[in-house]
Amino acid sequence: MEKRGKFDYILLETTGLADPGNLAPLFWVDDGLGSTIYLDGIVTLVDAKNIMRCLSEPTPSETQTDGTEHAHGPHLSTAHLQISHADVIVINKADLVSEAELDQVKARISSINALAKIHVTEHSKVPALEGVLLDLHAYDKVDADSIDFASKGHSHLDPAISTMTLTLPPLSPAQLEKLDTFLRNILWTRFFISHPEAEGVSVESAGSRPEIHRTKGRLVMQEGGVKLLQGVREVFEFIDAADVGASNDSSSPDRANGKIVFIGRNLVPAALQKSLEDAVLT
Ligand SMILES: Nc1nc2c(ncn2[C@@H]2O[C@H](COP(=O)(O)OP(=O)(O)OP(=O)(O)O)[C@@H](O)[C@H]2O)c(=O)[nH]1
Repeated sequence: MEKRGKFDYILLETTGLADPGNLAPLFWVDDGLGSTIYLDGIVTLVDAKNIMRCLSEPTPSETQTDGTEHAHGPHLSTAHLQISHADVIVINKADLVSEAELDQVKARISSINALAKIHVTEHSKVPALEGVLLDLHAYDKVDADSIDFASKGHSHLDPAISTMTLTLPPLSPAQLEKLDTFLRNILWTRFFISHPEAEGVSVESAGSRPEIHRTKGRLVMQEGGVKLLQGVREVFEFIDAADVGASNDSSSPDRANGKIVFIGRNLVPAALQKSLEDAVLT
């Protein structure tokens, strides 16, 4: 890329087969590295007419070489991967489906990714570029409203991927360290979480480990202040809310405790919550 001056934006259009989870960590670089390129956000364009069918097509890796599908776990399609990593989802071709079908599409997409902002369009006409498709700052800000929205409890319409929220009381610095270790364990080594009493389901007995695609959180500190948590696949960081000009306001009851939102596969909320509390609060 030999060009004098700077680019305003680089728009990378991946093919229909791309998994953004492989690309995002490469571009989401540390400020300390002084890179002039940063990842602004991932936009996924969904075709309202075809998305339900796409969500039922397994990715090539889900299908074994003999053509049979993996024995356990619901199918994960490329569409699931593209929706689960998205910061913005544009549902296009809305004119080609009925209102009821559109509602079903929206509900299914929100059940996979409750953090993403959804725009419904015809001929992909969005109201503006700034703030809708560009200048999203999806990786350097954590919007408390979107965390609150994601934690409101959405239906689990999609068997393959879901959004779930964990809560934590205000943390001491030592507990934040423990949370860091917990996240490294779950995101890097994907340890089994096995609490058979939790919801009567053991993740281990299901033969599957949690696979987390996206992590966002807002953590309230005992000594005051708020830490924000950002993650994509195994890469994550804590950011001081004050450093990014985000609200530190924890006065509303909804924001008095910390919240961590995970989007991923094989997530058993009660088991994860217990495991988090055992790791951080004891
Ligand atoms: N009715 C209707 N047609 C649309 C809309 N958006 C795009 N089209 C038409 O759909 C046809 C295919 O366009 P797209 O689906 O955008 O094709 P594409 O994204 O370039 O194709 P792929 O990259 O292969 O997915 C074209 O004739 C478009 O004019 C829409 O909102 N409503």
